[in-house]
Amino acid sequence: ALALHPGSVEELYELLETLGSGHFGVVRRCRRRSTGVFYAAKFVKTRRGRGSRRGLERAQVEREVGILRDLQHPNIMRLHDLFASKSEMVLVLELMRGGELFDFIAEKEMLSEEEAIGFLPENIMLQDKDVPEPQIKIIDFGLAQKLEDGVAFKSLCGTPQYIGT
Ligand SMILES: Nc1ncnc2c1ncn2[C@@H]1O[C@H](COP(=O)(O)OP(=O)(O)OP(=O)(O)O)[C@@H](O)[C@H]1O
Repeated sequence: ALALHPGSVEELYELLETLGSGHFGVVRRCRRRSTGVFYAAKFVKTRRGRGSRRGLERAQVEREVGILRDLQHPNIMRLHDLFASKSEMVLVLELMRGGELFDFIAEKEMLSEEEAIGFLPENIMLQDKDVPEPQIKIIDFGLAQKLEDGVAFKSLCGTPQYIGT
């Protein structure tokens, strides 16, 4: 099981440049001080109180993290470490060096950009750059649901633009 570290992320990792940003925070390259290995640190702002508008509900972040923590698959980005303070959670993730699948395919000029936008998921990244067949990994579980054996799952879920009528 992955333990939540009591200290700050900077005690164990050197924080480097920003790799990207999402709706709720930034992702920075980082280096584990003890080993020199590089990772991606994802900072997610969490809501302080019921009234506050900024940040994500803590429980929602914990749900996403819990799902990621239980998954070990060559095509799923690994979660290596986890830190939490009152106002944010920091996920230390496997570093994806190859950029997004979207850009990789767009550069190939095999699909028009419009076609690509129509059906390409944004949450898939390439592990390496400049290799002929890079490994792809799923990086986001914000909408994921955990199914239990023998329990029927009934729910409407997904990104609104992608739900059919
Ligand atoms: N493991 C990683 N390695 C390298 N870059 C990453 C990694 N994870 C995320 N990034 C970069 O950071 C950006 C934001 O990450 P992510 O999509 O996980 O954030 P988010 O807040 O969940 O965004 P959104 O909710 O908008 O999808 C990505 O588009 C990507 O460029």
